[in-house]
Amino acid sequence: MIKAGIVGGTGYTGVELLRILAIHPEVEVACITSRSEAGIAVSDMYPNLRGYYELAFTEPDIDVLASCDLVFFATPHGVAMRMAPELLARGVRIVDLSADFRIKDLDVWARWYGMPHETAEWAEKAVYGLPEVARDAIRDARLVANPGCYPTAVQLGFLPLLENGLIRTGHLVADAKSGASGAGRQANVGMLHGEVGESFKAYGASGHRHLPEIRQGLELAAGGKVGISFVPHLVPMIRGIEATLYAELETPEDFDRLQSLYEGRFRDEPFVDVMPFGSHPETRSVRGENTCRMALHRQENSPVVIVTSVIDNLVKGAAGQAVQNMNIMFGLTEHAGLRAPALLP
Ligand SMILES: NC(=O)C1=CN([C@@H]2O[C@H](COP(=O)(O)OP(=O)(O)OC[C@H]3O[C@@H](n4cnc5c(N)ncnc54)[C@H](OP(=O)(O)O)[C@@H]3O)[C@@H](O)[C@H]2O)C=CC1
Ligand SMILES: CC(=O)N[C@@H](CCC(=O)OP(=O)(O)O)C(=O)O
Repeated sequence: MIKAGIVGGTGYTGVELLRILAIHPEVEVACITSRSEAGIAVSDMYPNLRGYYELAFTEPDIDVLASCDLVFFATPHGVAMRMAPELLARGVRIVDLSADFRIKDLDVWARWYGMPHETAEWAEKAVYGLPEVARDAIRDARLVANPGCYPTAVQLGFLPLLENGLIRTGHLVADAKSGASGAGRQANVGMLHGEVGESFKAYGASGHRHLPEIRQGLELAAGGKVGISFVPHLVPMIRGIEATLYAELETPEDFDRLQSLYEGRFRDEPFVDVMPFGSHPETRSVRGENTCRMALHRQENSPVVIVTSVIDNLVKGAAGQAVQNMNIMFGLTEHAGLRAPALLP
């Protein structure tokens, strides 16, 4: 059994890791931290986990964490950057769900995250953990930077177009919407039911911290500069992200082969589902599931290809993808612990 530790076990992504790992056949959660809930049993705080765990939350302790084979950081930005180097030096492998190691240009990172980066060495060595792009590098990685939720939905949707040089890359558009769990579990007036319910708004339209992460991934796929406008929206639901993506084809005749191109690109991917042309994937079709489900569209004779892409922000957008990365790192079946259909309705 792989011994796993979780730093930040009381947040939404931490408890989602616990839910997934509860049925993982090859992982034992040996330690789970929370400073505010230290001493409280996991099953007292989360009754859905009664009967699965006898653990209690503990204060983060490097020596205890160092006895694990792998540690997940499900903490706010800035925590993994400070704690990871010692664990890595002691041979522990890490999957970081925060953004600490996602961006290679540390000046860009510092600008968007409002603090200087403290470990350039590990930021350089970290592997950006989008399995559909970097599976081989993830296998051998000591430190995996788990992608952000919006960046997962947006990058997967654009990948085949960019990898094949089929679109004009000057001005892509990603119009994305998220449920409120994307903002985490900490108290925040803007996330109260009375503020989010029965309302809908864009936010971060002049710039969101996921923009540089998305651009980095798209440029890697394109092998050159990519311009993109990314606007996130908050919708009155709990889980789920829908991203509607727009790009202009260089050669509109290429429309005829797009569907088979997408199906071929993702045929061997266990967690990407390309629906028939013109379908409308819904967030509820992936609720609780580690899947990115997408479909292609065209309006009349337009040269613009539209891709609609949905994920569960807490699963393929966070904890599920983190477990997928762990499975790859330890040579396990990639879908171990992750095969369960979504909850409907
Ligand atoms: N919510 C989402 O959809 C997604 C979130 N993420 C990222 O995953 C990370 C966790 O997100 P989420 O679960 O929503 O966050 P929450 O705010 O809900 O939870 C944060 C957790 O970290 C712990 N924590 C906070 N500060 C520290 C610290 N200094 N040292 C150790 N532990 C700390 C908290 O417990 P305590 O304070 O008791 O120690 C809590 O358990 C974030 O970086 C987030 O951006 C990534 C993708 C999607
Ligand atoms: C609805 C909402 O507030 N979403 C969050 C993004 C989700 C997230 O946690 O971002 P990371 O993946 O980078 O950690 C936001 O816009 O800040």
